Amino acid sequence: MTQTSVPTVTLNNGVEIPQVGLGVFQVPDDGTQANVEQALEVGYRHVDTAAGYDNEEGVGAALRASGLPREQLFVTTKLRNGDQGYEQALRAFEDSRRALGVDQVDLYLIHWPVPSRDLYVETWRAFEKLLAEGAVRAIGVSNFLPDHLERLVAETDVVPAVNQVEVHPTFQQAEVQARCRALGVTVEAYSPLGRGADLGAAAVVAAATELGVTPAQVVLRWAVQQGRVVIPKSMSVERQATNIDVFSFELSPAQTAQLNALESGVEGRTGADPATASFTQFRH
Ligand SMILES: NC(=O)C1=CN([C@@H]2O[C@H](COP(=O)(O)OP(=O)(O)OC[C@H]3O[C@@H](n4cnc5c(N)ncnc54)[C@H](OP(=O)(O)O)[C@@H]3O)[C@@H](O)[C@H]2O)C=CC1
Ligand SMILES: O=C(O)C(=O)[C@@H](O)[C@H](O)C(=O)CO
Repeated sequence: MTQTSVPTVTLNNGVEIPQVGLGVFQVPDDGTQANVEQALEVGYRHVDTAAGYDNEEGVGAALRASGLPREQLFVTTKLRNGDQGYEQALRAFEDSRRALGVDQVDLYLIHWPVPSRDLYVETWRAFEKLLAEGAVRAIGVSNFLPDHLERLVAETDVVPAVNQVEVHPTFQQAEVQARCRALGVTVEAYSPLGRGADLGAAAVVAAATELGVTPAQVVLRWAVQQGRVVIPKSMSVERQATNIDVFSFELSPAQTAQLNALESGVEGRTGADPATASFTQFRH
């Protein structure tokens, strides 16, 4: 199988992130090493995990087994909701770093804002310390709504490098994306395929036929063409390989407009609402 090389996006602190990464939510820990190793073989250099996915050890084992130089690999992990708070976040980071078996994490994210606990500003102070010490190369957030971002920027020193949020054709979060752009925060799209649900949309299937690619490639191309980082998950090496192969064709303005028109507001959401998601809602 051929290897695809992936361009990078430059974050607001100069760190380069490969524009397509592999997501490993719901990949069982005992299958994670194989899943990530096969992805690295077809060209992935960026893996997105979380303490709450319970598979950081498998990710780390794959990175080591690949024999690839560490500086060619980009690994993101996330703080569990229950570990927010200054001291607890610092302790949890050490657990993640140990599980991954790396000296430095490339990108560390607050997984959810959990506004009901009101700990994300204090937690961010711990993230700033990790950045200043060089334990992480970049820090960011996930599932942050405009109000959460504005408050963080007003009350702390480091503007998040990334906001990892749900974005796909049926759920585009225009307001969140616009606020990120205005603040210099890179948008990283999670569930970029809508967990598979967007792939049967007529506009997606029509563009795939016209371009001679898969529906997933159309949806991922739509995202990267608009400057987003994407992290599709797949258990299949064939799908991993095609999901990363989105840099040799382009959507026309008409095809882009047809995908843009799939926006369905909250009907399109596949995950939780960050405004109300509580830390007890997920084990992470
Ligand atoms: N920060 C956060 O709160 C969140 C972060 N994430 C991150 O984003 C990643 C991706 O999101 P996820 O929710 O997994 O959803 P995705 O949008 O990546 O969709 C994954 C689903 O699509 C299927 N699929 C993958 N490729 C193809 C293809 N080419 N054709 C048809 N079906 C395909 C997969 O099946 P199969 O595996 O069988 O190929 C799986 O069922 C996660 O793994 C995680 O890293 C996700 C949710 C929330
Ligand atoms: O995958 C993640 O990172 C998540 O936080 C979500 O998928 C979350 O667990 C969820 O949406 C549960 O339905």
